[in-house]
Amino acid sequence: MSYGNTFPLWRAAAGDHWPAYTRHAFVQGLADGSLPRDAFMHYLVQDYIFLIHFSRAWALAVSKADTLDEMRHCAATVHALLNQEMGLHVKLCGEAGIAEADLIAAEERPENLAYTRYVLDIGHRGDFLDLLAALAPCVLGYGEIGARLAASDHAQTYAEWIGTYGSRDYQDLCHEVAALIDASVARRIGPEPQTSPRWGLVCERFTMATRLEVGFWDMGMTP
Ligand SMILES: Cc1ncc(CO)c(N)n1
Repeated sequence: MSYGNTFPLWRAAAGDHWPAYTRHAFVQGLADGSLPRDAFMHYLVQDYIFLIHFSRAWALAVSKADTLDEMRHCAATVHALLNQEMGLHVKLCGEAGIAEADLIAAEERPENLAYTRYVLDIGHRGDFLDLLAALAPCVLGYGEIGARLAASDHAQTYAEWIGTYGSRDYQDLCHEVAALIDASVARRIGPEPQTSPRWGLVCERFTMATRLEVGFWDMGMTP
């Protein structure tokens, strides 16, 4: 299972960092239900804050885009994050007695801050493609995790989380983002991106964001 042509190359360039992210103990705990509830709630609260800043980064991509088509895709992703994905967090936290005002007021953990501000910094310094490379591990990594967990035996404990990222809606979003990345690479680097001097740097953006995802799961396991 994969998304587009560029993502598998970036994923391979990230080496062992990729499975460290997508097969992290936190993910295993979501699948078999062994993840402690307080770790999951702590993660969800932090992830709500993460999504606020991540939406800002996608909004920056709207501003960095070169074509109307790119703008529309990025604007649609901002919409999906703010009005769909964050709904999961509000609902699950609400069921646990955590109000949305408490989510907004929660203190951001440094591992969380490091990740989103890294992505925003890459976006500010670089061009649209640099920013997409830093955004990709988040969207497509959760797509990969959601699809894998939804397709295999999993406990009911975190089924709603698994169902969100394994859903057709989320998988469609992943395929759209992958197509956006492929078109962006073709437009900015050309038909043989791996021979370009830019390629290594773009792979570095992707790898660093992947490492920051591993740090995010680690943070999730230490409420
Ligand atoms: C940390 C993190 N990475 C990726 C996603 C998917 O949007 C998320 N919600 N949180």
